[in-house]
Amino acid sequence: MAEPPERLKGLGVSPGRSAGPVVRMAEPPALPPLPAADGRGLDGAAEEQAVRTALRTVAAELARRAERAREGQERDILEAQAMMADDPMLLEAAQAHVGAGLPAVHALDRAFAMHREALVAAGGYFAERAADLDDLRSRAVAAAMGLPMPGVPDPGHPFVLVAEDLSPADTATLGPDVLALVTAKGGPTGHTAILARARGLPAVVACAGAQDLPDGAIVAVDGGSGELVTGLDEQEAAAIRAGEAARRAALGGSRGPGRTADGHPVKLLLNIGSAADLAEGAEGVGLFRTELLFLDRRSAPSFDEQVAAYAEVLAACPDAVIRTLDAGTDKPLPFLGLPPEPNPALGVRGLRVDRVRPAVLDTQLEAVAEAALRTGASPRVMAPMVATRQEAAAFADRARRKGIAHVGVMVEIPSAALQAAELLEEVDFLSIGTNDLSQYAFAADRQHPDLADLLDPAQPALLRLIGMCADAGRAAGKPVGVCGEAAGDPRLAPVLAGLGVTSLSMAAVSVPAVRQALAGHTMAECRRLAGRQEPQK
Ligand SMILES: C=C(OP(=O)(O)O)C(=O)O
Ligand SMILES: [Mg+2]
Repeated sequence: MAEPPERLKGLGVSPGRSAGPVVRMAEPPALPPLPAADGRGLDGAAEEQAVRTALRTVAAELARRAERAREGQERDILEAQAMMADDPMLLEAAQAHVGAGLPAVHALDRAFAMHREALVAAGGYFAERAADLDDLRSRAVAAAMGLPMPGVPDPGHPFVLVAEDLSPADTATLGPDVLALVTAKGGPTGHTAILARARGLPAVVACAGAQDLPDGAIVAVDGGSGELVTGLDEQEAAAIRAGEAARRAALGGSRGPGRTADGHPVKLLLNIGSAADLAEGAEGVGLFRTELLFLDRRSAPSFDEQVAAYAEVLAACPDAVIRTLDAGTDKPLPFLGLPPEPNPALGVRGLRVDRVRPAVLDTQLEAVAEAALRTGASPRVMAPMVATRQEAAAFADRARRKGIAHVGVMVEIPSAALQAAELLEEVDFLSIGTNDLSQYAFAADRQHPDLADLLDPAQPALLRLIGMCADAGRAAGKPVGVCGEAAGDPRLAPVLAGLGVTSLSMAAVSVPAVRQALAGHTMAECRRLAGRQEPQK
C-alpha cells in the first residue's frame, strides 16, 4: 500500500510535471571518532582490503559516469578524477597508515590530506586541483563507511533529485536520468533554475521539508506551481509522466515565428549555455551564456577550444547573440583568481572583470571573430552588467576593432535602463536581463527564496524600466529584446510585446507556451495589458 499523499510547497521555477523515486544528494560524510588506542584489535589485512576496495569503488564509479557523460568537458573531468582515485601512491600512503594502526576510513582521510598538502605546497596549477582531491576524499571515505557517494547521485535509474542546494557545476553535469529537481534553498532566477529550464527539467526550489523525503519515496513534482505530492505508487507516477509527455507534444505542435493575433512580429529566441541546448522551433539564439564553458575549470578554455564552441553554435545559428563572460557572485570562476569580496553582487562581476583581467575578454572576442570567419556567420556580441555609456562605448569599440560588426549591451542595472537612449547611440541593440535588473532595481538578492515577490517580473517598476528601454529602441530604430527569465513567462509575453520589446529569448521548453500566449492577443490588447495608450491615428 502506498503512503497517504502529503503535499510540500516550494517555488516552481521550471515548468512541467514529472514523478518518480526520490534520490537525495548525499552530504560529505563526517569521520567517525578515532578508536582509542594504537590499532590493537583492528584486523590489518581487512582494513587494507577496505582501503583498496574503497579507492577501486570510487574510481569505477567515476569511470562509469565518464562513459555516460553528455559532453566532452564533463567526460574529461570525470576521467581525470577516476585516474586520481586510481593513483598507486595514494593507495600506498593509505596502506602505510593502516600499517601504523589506523582503520581504513582514517587511513584514507590522512592519505588524502597528505596529498592535498603536497599539491597546495606545489602551488599554481597543482594547488587548484586540491578541490578535486577533497571531492575524492569524501567519496572514498563514504565508500569505506558504506555510505552513499556524496555529490550528484547516479543510481542507474530515473529519479527525482532532492538536494539542499546545487552549484551551477552540479546542475550542468546532471545526467539523463534526472526527472525533476527539488532543492531546499535557491531563488527563482538563480542559476540552478536557469539551467533546469534550459534542460526542460521541472524544478522546485526553496522547498521546506524536501530534505526529509526518504530515498525511494515516489513523489510528483510540479515545476510550475511549486507543489510536491508524496505517497504515490509507480503506476500513478507513470501516468503523470505520460500526461506530461502528451502535453508537451501538443504544445510542441505549434510552429512558426512569434506573432500577435494581428500579425505583429515578436521574435522568439533561445537562451543556451552550449550547442547542446539548441532546439527546433525558435527563430534564433538571443542569449548564449558563454560562462558555462568556463565553469568548473582549473584554467580558462584555450582560444581553440573557444573557437570550436562558438563555431558549433554559429554553424547552426549564424546571427546568434553571444554574451561575453559573465563571471562573479553566483557564477564564481576560480581560475580568474579574483579575491573574495564582502559584497560580490555589487563588486567585480560581468564586464567589470575586464578591469582586472583584460586578456580574458580580448581572447574571447578574438575567438568569436575567428569562429565567425570559419563559419561565414555574422554573430552579435553583447556585454553583461554594463552600467554607463562609457562602458558601452569602450566595449563596442573593442569588439568592432576585433572585427565583430554587431555589438550590443545588456540592460541589467537600473542606470543602464535610465540611459537606454544614450547606450543606443553607442551600440546596435539592447538585451534586457530581467533577472539582474530585478535584483538591482529592488535591492533583492536573486538567489533569495524569501524575496520572490520582489523578484516577480510583473512588478510595475520593472515593467516601467523595460518600457523605457523599448521606447528608446523605437526612437533609435534599433532592436530591444528581453532575455531574462521573464521572457519565458507566458503571462508576461503579451505585456512585454505591448511595451514594445522586439524579441523574447528563453529556454526552449518555454517557447511553445509563449508563442501561444502572443498569438492569443492583438497588439492593441497587448498595449492595453502593458498600460500603454493606443498610438494616435
Ligand atoms: C539574462 C540574464 O543574465 P544571467 O541570468 O545569466 O545573469 C539576466 O540577468 O536576466
Ligand atoms: Mg544577468
